[in-house]
Amino acid sequence: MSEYGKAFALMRDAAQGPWRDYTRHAFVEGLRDGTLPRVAFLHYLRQDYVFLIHFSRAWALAVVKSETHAEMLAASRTVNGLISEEMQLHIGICEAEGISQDELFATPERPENLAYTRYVLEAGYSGDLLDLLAALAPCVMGYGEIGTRLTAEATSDTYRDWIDAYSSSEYQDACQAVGELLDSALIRRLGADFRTTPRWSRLCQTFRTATELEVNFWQMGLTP
Ligand SMILES: Cc1ncc(CN)c(N)n1
Repeated sequence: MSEYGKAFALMRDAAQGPWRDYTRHAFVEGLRDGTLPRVAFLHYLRQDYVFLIHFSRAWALAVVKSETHAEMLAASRTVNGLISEEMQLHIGICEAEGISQDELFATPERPENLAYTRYVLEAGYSGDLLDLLAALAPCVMGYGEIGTRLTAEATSDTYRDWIDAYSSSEYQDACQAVGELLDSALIRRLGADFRTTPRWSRLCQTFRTATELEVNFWQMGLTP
């Protein structure tokens, strides 16, 4: 079992190929060895800031779709972590490069970005918390895995700030909390044998599609 919970490990194993393409993408390897061009990194970071605005909205929808106080608490903590911590990383790095917060906010959204966030939001609008969490999980836990691996394998300090943010105990704790939320939400709605229910394969398909959209997002990052 992964340290991010049982359901996440099962969903990830069911999406093995795309998961590898996502977590080992050329963009990620460029962060690891420092060869990623700065212009591509800043372009990615600006798009990612816009991504995080819509991703925060999707987590706020998870509060709406919650059925218990514990679920509301876990979802609202994630909203807070995104807005008050993760987005600050983007603001700080861009400010140091002379890109103001207003400019950042006004970044024109690329289609790959729009496709991903609206897919996630739609999963939540038309489904329940499980549909939404299956679409949200690759984003949260994928960067958790990437951050942990790059901390061990980085051969350059060029993107150290970024790597440190996603390997930090705060981000890793958030991944574990989302893993626990996913497990408990599944057990509450589908029972302990959630894997044997008809919904399970559809949830795995949603997770897989979101993972493929992550691959497209990295690819977009390589083409400023
Ligand atoms: C596209 C994307 N995916 C995941 C993360 C990590 N929250 C992110 N910042 N951006």
